[in-house]
Amino acid sequence: MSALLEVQGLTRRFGGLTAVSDVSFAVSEGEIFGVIGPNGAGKTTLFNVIAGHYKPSAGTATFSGRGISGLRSDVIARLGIARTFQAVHLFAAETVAENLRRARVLSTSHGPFAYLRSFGTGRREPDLRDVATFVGLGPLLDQTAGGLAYGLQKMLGIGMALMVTPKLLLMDEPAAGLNPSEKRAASALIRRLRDERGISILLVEHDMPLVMGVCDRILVVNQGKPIAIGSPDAVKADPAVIDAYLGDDYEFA
Ligand SMILES: Nc1ncnc2c1ncn2[C@@H]1O[C@H](COP(=O)(O)OP(=O)(O)OP(=O)(O)O)[C@@H](O)[C@H]1O
Repeated sequence: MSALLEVQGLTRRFGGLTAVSDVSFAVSEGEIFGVIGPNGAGKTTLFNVIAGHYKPSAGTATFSGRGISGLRSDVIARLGIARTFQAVHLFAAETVAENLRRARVLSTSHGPFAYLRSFGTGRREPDLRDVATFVGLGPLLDQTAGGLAYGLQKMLGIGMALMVTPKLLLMDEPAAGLNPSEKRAASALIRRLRDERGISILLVEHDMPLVMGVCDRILVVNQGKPIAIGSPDAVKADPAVIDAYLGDDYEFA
């Protein structure tokens, strides 16, 4: 497996606060890679820097061998990195189909030559129905998004990210707010994204059974700094991780 995303010494400061501090890791093609840590550890900021929403204060990110740090978020999206958000971001008054269509238009509508620039990326424009079916919304294309159950709104968020045909998907807490059966569906969907669509995943999540169950490797951050990286079993047994995050009475369900 070759590195799809490589992050080297990535740092992001907000005034006197260092939210992400000298973080390095690589995500291989086909990997499901988790990032965990306590609240405020810098996980979302790390995503925001990789996706181009924030510029790094120091360090680099390389995607498919190309430097991406400092590029605009829409440029990074067109290169093949999409993200989903902790809270659902959708157009509540519009239908599922309209939301998916908007996600596609937004991803290709920056600048007069955006359409032409989408050529040569080697990625085919996805079919709206196909994406809706993949995330379990096939029969609900004409439903208003705001009227969907919360779990289905989160699925729509994933579908919208798929409309840019990503090679890497950054998922910020996909299980937050889901009930146990929706969490099982989310786990299965994450695996299917990789197995059936060949999408590599960078996953931030507090639900430990889900993270430990789906990830190949996990990076643990605390106060912006990396404290461990390895397989779920290695990370679970690491005293520094137990101390900073999991706690002594943590039991893997
Ligand atoms: N735009 C910003 N301006 C100033 N401080 C920020 C900004 N964004 C994040 N921070 C701070 O950076 C630190 C890391 O926040 P971040 O949201 O990245 O943590 P997190 O690990 O994602 O937390 P959670 O698990 O609660 O989502 C926090 O102290 C937060 O207050």
